[in-house]
Amino acid sequence: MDKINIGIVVAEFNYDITMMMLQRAREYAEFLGVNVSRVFRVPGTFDMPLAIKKLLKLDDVDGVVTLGAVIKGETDHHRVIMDNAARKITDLSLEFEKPVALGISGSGESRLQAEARIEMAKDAVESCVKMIKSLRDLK
Ligand SMILES: Nc1c(NC[C@H](O)[C@H](O)[C@H](O)CO)[nH]c(=O)[nH]c1=O
Ligand SMILES: CC(=O)[C@@H](O)COP(=O)(O)O
Repeated sequence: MDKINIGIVVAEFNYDITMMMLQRAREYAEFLGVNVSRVFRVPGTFDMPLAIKKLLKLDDVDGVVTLGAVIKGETDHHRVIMDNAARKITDLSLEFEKPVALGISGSGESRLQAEARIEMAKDAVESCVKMIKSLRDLK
């Protein structure tokens, strides 16, 4: 089987947490023997869709893993950020016929809850790679 290449889009917002998510994602990709061909840093989760689209167009990206943490503020703003990102992630995956895994915790979580969910990064890499393999099996 050809080498699997994944791209990672990571939010710099709450970077103390997303940096650890990025590290965990890299570690797990290495464990699986998967190459992380691209890492695209964006300011926040809301800004992810364009970065995802750019990566999905590349031949050395078989799928994309998104990493972020959408923590509750004083208003419901976090819902707008997460709902939009989740919807566009699904739309882009369907448009480009490549998996895009949701490794964004929240929304509406506390900082403590976000820290407890760093492992979502590993789960997202796992899902992305499983989908890439299943899609290759279909061909
Ligand atoms: N509050 C969080 C954000 N907010 C920033 C937005 O995602 C975006 O960068 C801004 O609106 C400019 O377009 N992002 C997160 O990833 N997590 C948050 O908790
Ligand atoms: C979710 C956010 O972007 C956040 O920083 C906004 O917080 P608030 O709901 O207090 O305006």
